[in-house]
Amino acid sequence: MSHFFKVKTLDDVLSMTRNFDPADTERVDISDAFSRILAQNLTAPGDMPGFRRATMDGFAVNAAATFGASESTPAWLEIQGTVLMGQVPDFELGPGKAVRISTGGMLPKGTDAVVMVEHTQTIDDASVEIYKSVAPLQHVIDANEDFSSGDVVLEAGTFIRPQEAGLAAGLGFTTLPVHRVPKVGIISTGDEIIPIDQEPAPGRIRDINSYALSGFVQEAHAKVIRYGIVKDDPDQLRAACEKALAQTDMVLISGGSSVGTRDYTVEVLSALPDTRILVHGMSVSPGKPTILAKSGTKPVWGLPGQVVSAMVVMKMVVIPFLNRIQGYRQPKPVMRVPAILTRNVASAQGRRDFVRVMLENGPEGMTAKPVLGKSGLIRTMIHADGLLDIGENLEGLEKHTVTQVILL
Ligand SMILES: Nc1nc2c(c(=O)[nH]1)N[C@H]1C(S)=C(S)[C@@H](COP(=O)(O)OP(=O)(O)OC[C@H]3O[C@@H](n4cnc5c(N)ncnc54)[C@H](O)[C@@H]3O)O[C@H]1N2
Ligand code: MOO
Repeated sequence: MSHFFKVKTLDDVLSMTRNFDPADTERVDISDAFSRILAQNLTAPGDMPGFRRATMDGFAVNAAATFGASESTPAWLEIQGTVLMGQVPDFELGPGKAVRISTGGMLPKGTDAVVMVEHTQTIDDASVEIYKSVAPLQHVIDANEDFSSGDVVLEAGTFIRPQEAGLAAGLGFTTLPVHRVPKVGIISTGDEIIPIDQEPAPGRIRDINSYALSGFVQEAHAKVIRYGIVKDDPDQLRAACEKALAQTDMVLISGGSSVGTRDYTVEVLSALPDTRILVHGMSVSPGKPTILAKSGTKPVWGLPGQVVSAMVVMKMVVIPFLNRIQGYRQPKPVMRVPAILTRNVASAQGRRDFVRVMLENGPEGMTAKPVLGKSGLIRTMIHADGLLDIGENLEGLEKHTVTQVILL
């Protein structure tokens, strides 16, 4: 029980990510690359798009030939021909000439801009009047305007969104090196916890945490393996931990993290081979009785059983940790929105408080209304849109303060 009081700050706990390595790498087909983390820098093998192309339908010209053109004094140009899509024009533009071109067509030599068809009038098959001048490179994408050959277009540790997958495809990468998707094992503990398909007898409650915690893991694009409910029994907990550690990359144990007579998580973890307790107690509320251990190379978390506490710790600590194992280059930015506090909120100095708040649109902008209630009440999370982060050095926040709310 003595080390329960050696609480660590949230930042101390997050800095412990340096004790853990990112997941191994593998190569996947580009079609399966969405939501994975790139494991090596991606370098452009050539210029992108690789040729000067039109961004409008109209006439490719030498911009200088249109200077001064207007509705009242149009420039008159001779039509030299038509650029065929997907083909390299086999001619060079002569002086005083223009060539028909479609969006995406390759500009012929001697042209550097496109006049939109709306700003022209063909006089006959052979000549066109231009009513608006264009500047060099207007309505054109230059040969290396997206990327130049040899550019690092994506850095190792980048999350592959649809646009990153599209870019890799556009550069001709059919496969990508990515980090393996980490597997996260979830164990719920407690004699009072029952499977969700059963009717709770008095004193029993259904297992909320296995499912709520799974949601956070899935939101982070990692895999969940649930190990069900374990009784408050050290032997059963040890067996479940050993199984989960053998099959996954990170283990979450909900419940039993505190200092009660039936809270066995620390005891069981301490007795596992090659396992060290790094944290038992964090100066945050809710979520104080949080445990972090390192077993072999893998992190094991003991999360508070209270449903809200478990979720807050998950959001603020465990998921940023998981991101490191997933191979992110740098911590993902936390999404915050400014909002005006609707009432005073008290907080203890030396403790980081996360207050559930409801966001509403008011006449003076977004407001944050604290959702009051104990950390065992799931409704407080249901009604909350975000968390107010009140730092260790504050004794609270006053009504009307403009705060930054972390979105849930
Ligand atoms: N003497 C003290 N008692 C407690 C302290 C303390 O500092 N001194 N801290 C309190 C705080 S804060 C929390 S949070 C809890 C955390 O305790 P545990 O992590 O040991 O969790 P349990 O006792 O197992 O459970 C707490 C609560 O949550 C319910 N629970 C547990 N698992 C689930 C689940 N899977 N689904 C839904 N609900 C769950 C459980 O029934 C309890 O009601 O300790 C305080 N005590
Ligand atoms: O940390 Mo407990 O998690 O305050 O309810």
